[in-house]
Amino acid sequence: MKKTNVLLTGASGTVGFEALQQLLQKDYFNVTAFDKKTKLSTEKLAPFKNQITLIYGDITNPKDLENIKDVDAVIHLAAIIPPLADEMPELAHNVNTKGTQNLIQQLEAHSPNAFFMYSSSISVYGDRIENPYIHIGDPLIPSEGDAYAETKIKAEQAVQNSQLNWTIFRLAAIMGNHKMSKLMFHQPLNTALEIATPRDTARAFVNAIENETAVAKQIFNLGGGETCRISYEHFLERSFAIFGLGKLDFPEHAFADKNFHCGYYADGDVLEKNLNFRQDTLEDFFAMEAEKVSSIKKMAACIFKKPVKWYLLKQSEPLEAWQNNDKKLKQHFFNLQ
Ligand SMILES: O=c1ccn([C@@H]2O[C@H](COP(=O)(O)OP(=O)(O)O[C@H]3O[C@H](CO)[C@H](O)[C@H](O)[C@H]3O)[C@@H](O)[C@H]2O)c(=O)[nH]1
Repeated sequence: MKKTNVLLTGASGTVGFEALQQLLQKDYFNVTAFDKKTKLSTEKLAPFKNQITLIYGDITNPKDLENIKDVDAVIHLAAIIPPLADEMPELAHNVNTKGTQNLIQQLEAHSPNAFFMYSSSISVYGDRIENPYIHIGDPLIPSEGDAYAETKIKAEQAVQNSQLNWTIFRLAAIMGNHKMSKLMFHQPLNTALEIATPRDTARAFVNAIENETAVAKQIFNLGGGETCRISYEHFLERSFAIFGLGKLDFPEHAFADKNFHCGYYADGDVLEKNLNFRQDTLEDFFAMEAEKVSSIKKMAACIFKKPVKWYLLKQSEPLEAWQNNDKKLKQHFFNLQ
């Protein structure tokens, strides 16, 4: 039987690395991994170099894509994600939108029958604090200044306009190896949060390869479902306890009131029915997080929790805006009277 040639972009990323390992568990896939050459990607992908075709390159440069040929299915995950996407919107546009267009062009020319699976994001729906139950047909209104969401919307359009067969998954909050950053304070504490673990997310893409007809030419919300829902405040409380950081005792105005994203996917079960990708619950996620924290690390965090929290709080842009009475930024982050 002819093997399916799968191209995986962003193979060393949080979702990509899970997808790579899952693809390699099946013997009917020939995997080509495309990624940017960095210290991290080289380290993570080196152990697989005998099992895959490895292409290092920059997706913004069409020349780097020239060796991509005879592909049957594509899992396209290479992207610049927040917070970098917000700090460097032009780079995000080049990689996320133009890079996706470049890849589509290469595939249209050399793999016109390829099935293109695109990873979009829940950020395209914008602020859903008032109305947290999200459906696929809801309007796409990114939050003010959310360059990342804009790049994902444009890339979605490029995918839909392509000559290829395609599917688009709008990923919920993917909780994985992402570092804590200033984004932590951009998200209002009363945000309705539905997570999906990287391995469940990757499984959806991998299972979609064999279920092309069921998901082709459609857009889906991809989340962990009811067992993966929690408020952001409770999520942080649980995470702080796991890391030994004690209570979530940040001052008023540390967290924004608005202009972020996330919510519950009211129609997320549709994708699950098609692809049967969910295995993890929130409890599994927290158990995995707890396993990552050694008792020594937890003890150190416990001893130094005050300076650690002080350091985190220093990164709160909402609090900074409030303290500086920066009218524009206050307006951006808070519901003012
Ligand atoms: O110019 C670039 C920038 C990044 N990458 C690669 O893209 C991947 C991005 O991985 P991250 O861990 O940063 O991203 P995530 O796996 O968390 O992101 C996934 O989920 C996001 C939504 O939550 C987006 O949909 C994104 O496309 C999808 O890969 C990495 O392999 C990175 O090397 C490139 O190939 N070229």
